[in-house]
Amino acid sequence: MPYDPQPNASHFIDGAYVEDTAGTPIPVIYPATGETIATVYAATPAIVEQAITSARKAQAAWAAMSGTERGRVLRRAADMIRDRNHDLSVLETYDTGKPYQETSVADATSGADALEYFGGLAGSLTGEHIQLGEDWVYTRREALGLCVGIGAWNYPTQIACWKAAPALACGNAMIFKPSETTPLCALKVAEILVEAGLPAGLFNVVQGMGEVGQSLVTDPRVDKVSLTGSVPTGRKVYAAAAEGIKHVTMELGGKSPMIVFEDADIENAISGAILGNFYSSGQICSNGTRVFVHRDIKEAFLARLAERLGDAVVGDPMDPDTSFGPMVSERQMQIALDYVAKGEAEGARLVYGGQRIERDGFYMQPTVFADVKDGMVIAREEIFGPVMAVLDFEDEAEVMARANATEYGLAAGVFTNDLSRAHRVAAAFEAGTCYINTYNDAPVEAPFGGMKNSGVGRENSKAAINHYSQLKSVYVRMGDVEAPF
Ligand SMILES: NC(=O)c1ccc[n+]([C@@H]2O[C@H](COP(=O)([O-])OP(=O)(O)OC[C@H]3O[C@@H](n4cnc5c(N)ncnc54)[C@H](O)[C@@H]3O)[C@@H](O)[C@H]2O)c1
Repeated sequence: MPYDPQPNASHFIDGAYVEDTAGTPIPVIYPATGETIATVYAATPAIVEQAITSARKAQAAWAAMSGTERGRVLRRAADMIRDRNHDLSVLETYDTGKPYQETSVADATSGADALEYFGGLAGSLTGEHIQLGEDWVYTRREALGLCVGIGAWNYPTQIACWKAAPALACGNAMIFKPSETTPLCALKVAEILVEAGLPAGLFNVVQGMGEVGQSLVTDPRVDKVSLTGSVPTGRKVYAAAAEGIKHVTMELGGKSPMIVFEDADIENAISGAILGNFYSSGQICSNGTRVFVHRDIKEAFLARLAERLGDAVVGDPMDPDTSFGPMVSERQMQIALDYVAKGEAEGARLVYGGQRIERDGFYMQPTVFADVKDGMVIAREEIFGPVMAVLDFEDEAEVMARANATEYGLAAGVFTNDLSRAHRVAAAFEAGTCYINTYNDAPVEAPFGGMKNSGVGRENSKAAINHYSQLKSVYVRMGDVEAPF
């Protein structure tokens, strides 16, 4: 092992590691081998209390600093993350099993982008001046207070940073609860933020399962909840937040369509389909898992796709040559394999993969089904694994109606060389993030989030500022006040 992934303690509160072994032990399992490589303990009520008290205590002074001062801390943290990218990427690989080839370019670096971007924006968060005759109103953009971030397991470093960066830029404190499956990376983010000069208490990390998340969401001292997770969890968390009239951001699941028209560049479309189905072993919320391919090019598409999947390098995720790693857990692998069985039972044609790979750890083959029909379970439900469903279509109106016939609306993609059609299709997609001749790019400058059941609010970009701050209007009268009596 390049280094011991066991953290100093389970939680990071008020600027320091904190332990309480009275909590339920949470083993950290390395997906490539199935070995337990570290143990943390779920937060007890005493730990949650400590996290909330210290965050609330620190927040007012942080909000009172100038945006430029706050931004400087975030930008320093971004630089430190980039300097330590190798170690952070190794840790991300331990946490998730994703190949180092991916984690070294897409995880800590994406977190650093968010800290740099929101660090840069922090100094320019202003209100406006509204003249009303000789009176006027000015608005102040103010922090919400204490925000809770709850993460999924597929991008633990990125999710922690995507939530912390805008929250802190706006003058909030954040308590982050990582997924119990990947508890390690957020602790490092907390450590780095403090080393970069973040005052103690402003970014606390507590571990635990759903109950710990629930206890944070229902606490009256919490002002906002940002969840990245599945739709069923989103429903529960959104409802609990509504009870306390709290602000929310919900980044939830998807079953996104990708449409490949007959005039598309096939190599590019296949690259998009590979990125949108097999990167991170298919464990990406925005994946385009319903790939609609025009009937005229379907067989050519499938044949070339199978050829390219044969080039995937399956192996030790720490080996920089490995391009396809294990799934995050035995459970997640089993869920995906169960969907493969359902696809076969419903009569879809298995054209590639479908099996568990015989080696230690939680590896399954990249899997492609063709002749998938809209009503099949594998075309309707989020699998969150490396299982692509290819469906046929003949014309644009028909495929648009089918592409949008889903409860989800996270992402959608189109491959075509017809300029007008590309924009017409993008406009017609019922999805928060759309792609033309590409798939799954997620730069910090662009808003990211879902329509329909895939979410509420947006992460990244200037749009995230609206979700981590609130406006106050101040009316200023210049003359006398007229009253009826
Ligand atoms: N839209 C996005 O940006 C995005 C990104 C990544 C993953 N996801 C989605 O996340 C899902 C996979 O992640 P997962 O399996 O970790 O999701 P999950 O919904 O099982 O868990 C997400 C988080 O919520 C916590 N949680 C569970 N019940 C809770 C409750 N009642 N109150 C508070 N917190 C609770 C979990 O402990 C975990 O930290 C997929 O559906 C995927 O699409 C969405």
